Amino acid sequence: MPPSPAAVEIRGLTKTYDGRAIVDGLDLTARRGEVTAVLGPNGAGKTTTVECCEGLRTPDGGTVRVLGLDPVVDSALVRERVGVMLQDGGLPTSVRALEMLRHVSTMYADPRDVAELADRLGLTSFARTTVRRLSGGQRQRLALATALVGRPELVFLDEPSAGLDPQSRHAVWELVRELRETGVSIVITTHLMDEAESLADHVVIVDHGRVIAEGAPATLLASDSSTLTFTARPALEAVSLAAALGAGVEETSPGSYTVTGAVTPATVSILARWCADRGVLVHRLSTGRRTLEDLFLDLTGRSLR
Ligand SMILES: Nc1ncnc2c1ncn2[C@@H]1O[C@H](COP(=O)(O)OP(=O)(O)OP(=O)(O)O)[C@@H](O)[C@H]1O
Repeated sequence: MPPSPAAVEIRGLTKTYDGRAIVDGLDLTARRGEVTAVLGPNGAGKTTTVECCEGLRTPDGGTVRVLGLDPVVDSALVRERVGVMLQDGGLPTSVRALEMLRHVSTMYADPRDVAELADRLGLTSFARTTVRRLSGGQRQRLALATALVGRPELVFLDEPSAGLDPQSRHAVWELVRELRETGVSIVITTHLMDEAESLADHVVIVDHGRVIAEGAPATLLASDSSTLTFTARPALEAVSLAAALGAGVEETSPGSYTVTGAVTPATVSILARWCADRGVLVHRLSTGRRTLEDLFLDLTGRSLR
């Protein structure tokens, strides 16, 4: 593959465990200076893909380039320039929080100011607590700080907001936005659709080890931007209602309905008339912008993985 101007360039990546293709010919480009969010159901292959980029797993097939480097062959160079926050923190447990951050900072030529970073992520109040005794959210924040302390050009954040309280989540989002403004490339895996929608320049949806949709959040949602949901008595004749509306109708749980397709002012009026003609009282009706979560569920289905 020729040298890549992208932060991350993956072509035809495959990774198989126990004869099962976990990553199955995946192509992904994360552009420099952008936030790329990788979404997908549990077990879709996100962490496996990201760990191939971090040099923590070796691909079975395909190519991976990170800042133009091969993460397996050029692992030392990649480590210098790339920050990694792992899903399980990956931190030693017997060291004190700030001591660890200080220690990691000494491995880099031009580290960030440890005290300032600790303050930004609210680490100061438990600076002397050992990692083992930190709460899940505190450990997450420390893991993020260790990923950022070396001023990386590219950062991989695997579910950075998982288990964080709203205050910490906002602090993390602020930091990610600030990094992006200074030209850092960021690849984030997340299950929080609002996180992806508000932070990402580019969203990549992965399922069964392949990319099934990608684009800027606004572009992904532009083609079909309204949604209508309502509640009424259970077991309405969805087929008849769908025919009247000229749209899809799904009873997502007993008495809760979602209308899929173009939602116009006429849709609301036809729905109200259809219900009135059958003596059905609509309890709650709402129209709104289609969210990334709606799109995600449409693409990946509602069954549990
Ligand atoms: N070392 C391994 N040996 C065997 N199976 C593995 C190994 N690593 C991952 N898997 C399997 O690969 C699949 C994908 O895992 P992966 O962690 O990449 O998914 P994910 O998309 O990150 O999921 P989640 O959203 O739950 O974090 C899972 O079914 C997992 O059990």
